[in-house]
Amino acid sequence: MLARVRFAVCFYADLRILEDFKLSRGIDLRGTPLYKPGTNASQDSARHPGNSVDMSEIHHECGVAAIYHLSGRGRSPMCTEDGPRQISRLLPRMLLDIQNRGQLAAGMTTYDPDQPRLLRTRKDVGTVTEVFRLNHRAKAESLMKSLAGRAAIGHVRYATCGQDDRSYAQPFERKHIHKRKWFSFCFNGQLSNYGLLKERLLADGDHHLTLDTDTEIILHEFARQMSQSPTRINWIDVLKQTTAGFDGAYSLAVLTAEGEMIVARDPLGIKPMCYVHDGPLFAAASESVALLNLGFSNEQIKSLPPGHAIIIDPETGFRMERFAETEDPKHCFFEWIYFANVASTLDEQSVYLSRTRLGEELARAERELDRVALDCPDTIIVPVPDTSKAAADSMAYQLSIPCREGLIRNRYAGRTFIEGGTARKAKAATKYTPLREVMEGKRIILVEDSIVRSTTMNVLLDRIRDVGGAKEIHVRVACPPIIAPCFYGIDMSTIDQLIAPKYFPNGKLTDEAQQRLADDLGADSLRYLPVEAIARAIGKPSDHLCQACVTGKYPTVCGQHLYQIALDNRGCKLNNKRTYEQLAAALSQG
Ligand SMILES: O=P(O)(O)OC[C@H]1O[C@H](OP(=O)(O)OP(=O)(O)O)[C@H](O)[C@@H]1O
Ligand SMILES: NC(=O)CC[C@H](N)C(=O)O
Ligand code: SF4
Repeated sequence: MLARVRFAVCFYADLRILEDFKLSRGIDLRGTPLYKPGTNASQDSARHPGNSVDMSEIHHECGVAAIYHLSGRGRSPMCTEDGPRQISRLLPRMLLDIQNRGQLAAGMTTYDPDQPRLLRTRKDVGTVTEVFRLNHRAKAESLMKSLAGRAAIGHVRYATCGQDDRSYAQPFERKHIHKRKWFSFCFNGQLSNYGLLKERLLADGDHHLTLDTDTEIILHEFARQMSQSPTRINWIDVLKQTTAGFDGAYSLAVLTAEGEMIVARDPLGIKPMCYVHDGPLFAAASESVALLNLGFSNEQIKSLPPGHAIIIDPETGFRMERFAETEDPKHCFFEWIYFANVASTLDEQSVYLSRTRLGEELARAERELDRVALDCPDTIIVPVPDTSKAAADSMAYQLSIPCREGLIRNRYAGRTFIEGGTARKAKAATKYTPLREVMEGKRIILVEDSIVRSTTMNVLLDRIRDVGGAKEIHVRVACPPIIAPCFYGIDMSTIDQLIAPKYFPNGKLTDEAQQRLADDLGADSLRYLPVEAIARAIGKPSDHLCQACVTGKYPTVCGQHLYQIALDNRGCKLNNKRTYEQLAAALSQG
């Protein structure tokens, strides 16, 4: 009860801030953009920390894929034997390559001008294999036949907004008797000002929302712009008008019943989007690995510039246009640290090489620290598989210490980060088997790519000692402490679910605080990388990266504002609602 009151007080204080903000800019909270591209708005708890807090789960982001084979321009060698009219057959395979970005739901929409249903959508909860019945040849074949088309868009989802059921699976299709107004779309990201957009949409009394998600808002915003167009839709105009009101991250793909495909990326390029255009074939995906595995070379694959859209028109072919003002990009640094497939290259930077450079940073810091006996045969490096492997290997190489597989990962357990609720804890607990043959009597340097809630560390350290027989464990994290929430498509939008803010309130890395965390987790020592190491390892200027979750400095106005709300609501139990959902709920009540 106390928490609820505190929340309400905090909340209305925040609404006043929002109101002040609105007045200071002379804009209408219910009607107008809060977003200005490129704006940096800043101008058992002791032993197992994190276990005692009722935390909502952390999920990671979705993946988008698209493919189009234009007619009358020859035949791409990438076609299957079924030919260009069934190029849609390649889409499930592309989605499989980016399954790492979401395993809650999958779906695709295809376009065939010769079918009465010009657009056809299949989507459901489940993995790509489950939704498209890939392990049942006859069922998969019949599905692929029924979905045949020369263009297709697809999605793998993990929720950052709304619920987990089928109705939230993407793509979202909007049927209409006017061909030009019939379309389907999917996106990766999160609109931070979702609550404000929802209020604005409902304010005219004409609209009704059936779901609690930013995806439905985008669908309606597109539809609203289209309703004003008596002739063929100009999608660049639609994007200009709609995204002017968006604050957040969005990489999206649209397919229309007139056979147009639109692929767009937010003005800050927070979310990745890669594409390839080769003769009659166009393909795009959140990550390059999906295009690489179609058979394209790294040289052919490009990143879509922020604020730009590619339009594929059945008559005129391929064109790229800018739809929003762009300043310096703010790519999510966490893609290179954890999310992206290690085989991908995003915005010209290889994920694998970035992770190896993180390992070099760890090695340099280890030498300076001089805490662990590096030249002793008992010292070995062990990665927490899989993501930290590249960093652990290169750290070991730099220090001339063996890197050993002390933890065997169950290959049938997915990434636990995208498991929800109690399932995640249970899955993390059974995912790793410590190998006594490797670790007994050893001093272990345990390399982890990131510590977010500490679920993994909490289940691992005791087992490495008890089952593995390690004599010392020194945790080394190839990332700075995650001290602030994400409002751009990573499902960690409250502060209480994070472990680091309790130890490093302003992100300041003191020896004392790192040792306190090590003691609480049950490690002999623990070290993070400093924030400056990130830009060096990724090979981008620091101000071209979003690093808000390690600095508290958000690249958008609404992001910064939500951070303040999250700070004010620290310690309040908020029914596991995400911060932007709290704001949406409060706005709709008031
Ligand atoms: O502190 P936490 O909340 O536990 O989050 C961080 C952990 O989650 C991820 O593992 P995951 O099992 O998702 O992925 P991986 O097997 O691909 O490395 C990541 O690699 C860390 O191990
Ligand atoms: N992670 C994502 O990109 C999710 C997209 C959208 N916000 C959803 O929850 O479905
Ligand atoms: S806040 Fe963190 S996780 Fe979210 S987009 Fe920025 S860098 Fe990525």
